[in-house]
Amino acid sequence: MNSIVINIGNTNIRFGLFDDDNCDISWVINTKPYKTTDELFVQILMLYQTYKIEVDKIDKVIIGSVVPQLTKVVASAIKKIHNKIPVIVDRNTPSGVIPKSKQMGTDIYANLVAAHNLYPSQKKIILDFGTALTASCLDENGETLGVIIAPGIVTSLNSLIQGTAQLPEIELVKPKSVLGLDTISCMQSGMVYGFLGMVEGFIDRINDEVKDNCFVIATGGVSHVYKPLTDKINIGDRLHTLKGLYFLGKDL
Ligand SMILES: Nc1ncnc2c1ncn2[C@@H]1O[C@H](COP(=O)(O)OP(=O)(O)O)[C@@H](O)[C@H]1O
Ligand SMILES: CC(C)(COP(=O)(O)O)[C@@H](O)C(=O)NCCC(=O)O
Ligand SMILES: [K+]
Repeated sequence: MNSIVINIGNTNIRFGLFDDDNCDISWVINTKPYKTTDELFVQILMLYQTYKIEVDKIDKVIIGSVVPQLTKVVASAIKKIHNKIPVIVDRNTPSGVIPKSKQMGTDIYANLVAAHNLYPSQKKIILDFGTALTASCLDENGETLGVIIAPGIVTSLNSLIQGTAQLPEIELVKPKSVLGLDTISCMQSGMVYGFLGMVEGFIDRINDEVKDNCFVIATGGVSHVYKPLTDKINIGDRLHTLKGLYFLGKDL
């Protein structure tokens, strides 16, 4: 079975082509500025051409969103292209994971679902380095233990740049040393080691609270910058959230 899975985030809309449980191809478009159904229709079709997606070979389209304003617009564009109604999944979609908390973004729920399916029989933490930086934790039975929501790394950096007269845009890379002697290195240290400390602190505090040593998965935007800098993250997978949405929608 071939499925297209779509994750509508606050910064990016990620698409994945799944051949049964495997995601072979994935691509991303910007969330902003918000587009109309017609604009998305054209943009999605062009990307299908680029990635040689044949519309009549797609059996199902699954959508998860944390941007309610866009959910219907994307669904309408998909309906126009595929002549099929897409499956929209959210925290009310049944799975082996009990969402437990009364509010939960679809991407956080999908992160829990993917972890439950892919890494069974241990407690897990999923870190999502997106517009927001989130950490979520579940146990070996699929019970949600809790979630942390913090400002995303690029979100914080942009706010720092906008709020200051003399701080420039920087590339988010590890500086040569923790102590910098020029503005760019100083900022890189703050962004890289500051958030690395936050992430490592989350992991340690969660492990203390749940009295276990959780398996840690990192996904989302800038996870590739932080994964190599710590041995507290066991695995990096930029497709993790899409996989969760796929598990939620594949049998609907
Ligand atoms: N390949 C990349 N390299 C560097 N930064 C990236 C990359 N992809 C995304 N980002 C940054 O990560 C953030 C978005 O991450 P993403 O997980 O797509 O967010 P969301 O799910 O909130 O839309 C943005 O700040 C963006 O600038
Ligand atoms: C926390 C989030 C903003 C993260 O969104 P993202 O960074 O992936 O765009 C999103 O999951 C959301 O809007 N959640 C609703 C509130 C909650 O999860 O409790
Ligand atoms: K995300």
